Amino acid sequence: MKEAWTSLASIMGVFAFFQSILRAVFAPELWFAAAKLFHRLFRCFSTYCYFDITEMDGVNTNELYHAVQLYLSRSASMAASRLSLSRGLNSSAFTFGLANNDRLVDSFRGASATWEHAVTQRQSQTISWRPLPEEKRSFTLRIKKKDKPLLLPAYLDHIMETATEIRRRNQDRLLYTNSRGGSIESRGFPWESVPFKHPSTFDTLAMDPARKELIMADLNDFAQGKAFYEKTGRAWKRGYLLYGPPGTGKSSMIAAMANYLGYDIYDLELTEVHTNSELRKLLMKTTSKSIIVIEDIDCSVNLTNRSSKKPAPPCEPPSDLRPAGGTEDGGAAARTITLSGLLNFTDGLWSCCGSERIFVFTTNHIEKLDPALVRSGRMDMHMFMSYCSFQALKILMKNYLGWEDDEQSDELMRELAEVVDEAEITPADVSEILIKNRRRERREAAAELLEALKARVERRKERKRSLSEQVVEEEEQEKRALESPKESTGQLMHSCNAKEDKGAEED
Ligand SMILES: Nc1ncnc2c1ncn2[C@@H]1O[C@H](COP(=O)(O)OP(=O)(O)OP(=O)(O)O)[C@@H](O)[C@H]1O
Ligand SMILES: [Mg+2]
Repeated sequence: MKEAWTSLASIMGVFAFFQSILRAVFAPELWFAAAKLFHRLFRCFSTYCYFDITEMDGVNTNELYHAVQLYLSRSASMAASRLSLSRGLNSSAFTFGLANNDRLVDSFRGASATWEHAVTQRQSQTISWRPLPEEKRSFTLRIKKKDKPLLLPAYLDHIMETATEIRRRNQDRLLYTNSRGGSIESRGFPWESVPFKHPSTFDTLAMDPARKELIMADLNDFAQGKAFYEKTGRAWKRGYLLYGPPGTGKSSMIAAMANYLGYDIYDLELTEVHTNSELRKLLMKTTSKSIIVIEDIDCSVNLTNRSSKKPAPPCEPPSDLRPAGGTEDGGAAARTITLSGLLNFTDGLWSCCGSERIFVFTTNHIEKLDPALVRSGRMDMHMFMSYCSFQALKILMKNYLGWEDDEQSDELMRELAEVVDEAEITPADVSEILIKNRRRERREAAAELLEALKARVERRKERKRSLSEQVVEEEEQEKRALESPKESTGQLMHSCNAKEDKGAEED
């Protein structure tokens, strides 16, 4: 052992001796050049190649550096032990980052890529018109030389795309409106926006789970369908028509879709748009990954009232939505939206001036829509938002009361299941009842709901009974009138009026 230590000491002595001779013989510049050469030789024989991605590209910010930072933040949160945390402007999400000199291994198309984050102090402040950060930050990517054709540039493209998606997801959604009219170009932008914070999601939405799954699958297919749409030569857009009675969740469904996909919403107020060209301008100023909504499409436009600047009466049939050139007055047509203008908006060439956009129309009266709007192929999916089913009721009870099925509640649930369809109640009405009772004990609140549903069923039965009695009475009156026309003309008139009144009431 002693000998070993002695020989090691003598080797070290010899090494130090030669090193001092080398230092004495070679100038520091030569020493530096030799080190560089050695480094090059090492890289030449290494099976790896390296890429440095610095934060600053000269005096400009390097976009790729920030993209890599965001991209790695996904896997960094799981793999690394020390992380840097940040929160961007207009963002409500935190992002993780790789800490100084930390390493992470990623894989892409079966090849592995090692990332290292390096932070060093900037030596001297170069003269520039904008101050540079005191630290020099960069990522080094190490990949096998043989994987280079496989990874570059596809891997970098993938990183850029993923980073854009993460950035978008981290940012708050926006709700745009054209309430000031499409013609007012405030700073060149006809839309006004507010942060979109609607809490509706597919979890909170009360509808049959099977239908919900179907819609979510359709949305997923759409959002991931870039290659499909390109291959088939179709514009990357999709149209949904939501129809059903008021309070069945059409607007809630739109909010849930936006939250699910992370899209912005453009709420298009058609009554504020005066011409087809304004409509086109609005469309051109929408961004991709957005949902363009026209609510209550059957009440939105009324040519006669709009041209005379009077407010449109609520829920007028769309008599004005007619093909362009269908008006006798060509000038007036140029100043209004026509059906063809609207269809061009969703279907025409201009509708493709962006990509990944969803159009949603809602209506309470599908039967009032122009057949051209509802014909097959126009809107890709027609969704009927129905009265509350038992499945939907259970979701609302879970949302509002924290209701979980258990054996003790079997009887109550069975009774609820029996009456809910007959009650023809909207989810909005059920929500109201549950909100009123949410402070009570769960079973009491549910029993209250059951009572409300039963009462509703009774009221509906009563109404039906009185209606059928009235019909029988009217038939008898008509019969009497036919038997003795002169006597009962007055009565018949009265009965007709009553019938009309009843019809109006029903409406
Ligand atoms: N399917 C549903 N799931 C959960 N909540 C619902 C549902 N339908 C209605 N609601 C509740 O009722 C309220 C009104 O619903 P919403 O505005 O979505 O209805 P709508 O169908 O758009 O009505 P309208 O035809 O009058 O515009 C919502 O804020 C929500 O609380
Ligand atoms: Mg609505």
